[in-house]
Amino acid sequence: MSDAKILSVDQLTMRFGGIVAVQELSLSAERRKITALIGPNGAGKTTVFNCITGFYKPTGGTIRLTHDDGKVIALERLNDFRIAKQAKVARTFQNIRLFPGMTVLENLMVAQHNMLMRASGLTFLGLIGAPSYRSAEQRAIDLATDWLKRVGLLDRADDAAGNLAYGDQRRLEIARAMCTEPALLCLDEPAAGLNARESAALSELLLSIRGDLGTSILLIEHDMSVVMEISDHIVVMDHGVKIAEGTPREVRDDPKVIAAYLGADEEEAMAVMESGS
Ligand SMILES: Nc1ncnc2c1ncn2[C@@H]1O[C@H](COP(=O)(O)OP(=O)(O)OP(=O)(O)O)[C@@H](O)[C@H]1O
Repeated sequence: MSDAKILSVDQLTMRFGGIVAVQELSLSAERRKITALIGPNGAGKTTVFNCITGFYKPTGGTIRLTHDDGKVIALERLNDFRIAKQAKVARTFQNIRLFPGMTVLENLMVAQHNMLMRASGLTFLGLIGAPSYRSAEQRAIDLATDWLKRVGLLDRADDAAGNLAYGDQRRLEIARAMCTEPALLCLDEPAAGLNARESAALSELLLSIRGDLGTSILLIEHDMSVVMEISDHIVVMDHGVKIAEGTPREVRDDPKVIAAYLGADEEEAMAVMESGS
């Protein structure tokens, strides 16, 4: 049987000149679970994500991804392109990065570009309309359509992505990441800018991605209603180090966590303490 952990980060350190953004951080994410990484502003969360997804080369430490078949990949040795393609790690960003001038459907087709290029024999089979390419293209359209249904955007398929409401764009980004059929989905503040109704819809979507599809999720989020409701495990960072981890309840009641948030932002501290109570 494959390892219960899909991701193991060990002694990760990231320095920017004199700044130590992450210091000897170890954490793991379990397969088919939602793991949240939380902490006050500047704690080092996005830096950890950037190391996992290959945007930064860590100063030290190891990051191992174990696929279902037991194959282990050393992410710290790969660039972002290979991490997406070989390791099958997909991510979204704090700021929305859709192609605003393309249609909603086209955004989901672009996500499947690598697979379609392979099926097209690097364009030749595509140009002559070979049956193998046509069936790959149909599969890509079916997958995109399935995701548009899941995120409730099927009727907007032909609209420019940039014309969608903010919450719809956030869900489209997640659909786009899911069209790459990732083993690990990394979401950087997916609830940022959402209203309460949209946040609840997001929670439902993430629970269905974990439950129905069995995709492992690593989540950075400041919205404590989302974090406390959907996370199986929470890792708390402050000043580049891990200060606590556990279930939502354990983390919420941990005085170190409350102190870290109180030191940073009173509103956020109240959100942690009040969530789920
Ligand atoms: N490219 C960079 N160059 C220099 N310093 C950086 C760089 N990226 C991050 N840092 C610094 O590393 C520290 C951690 O930043 P990071 O963005 O990882 O925190 P965060 O927990 O994601 O914060 P937030 O919740 O505000 O997004 C901060 O002091 C930040 O200024």
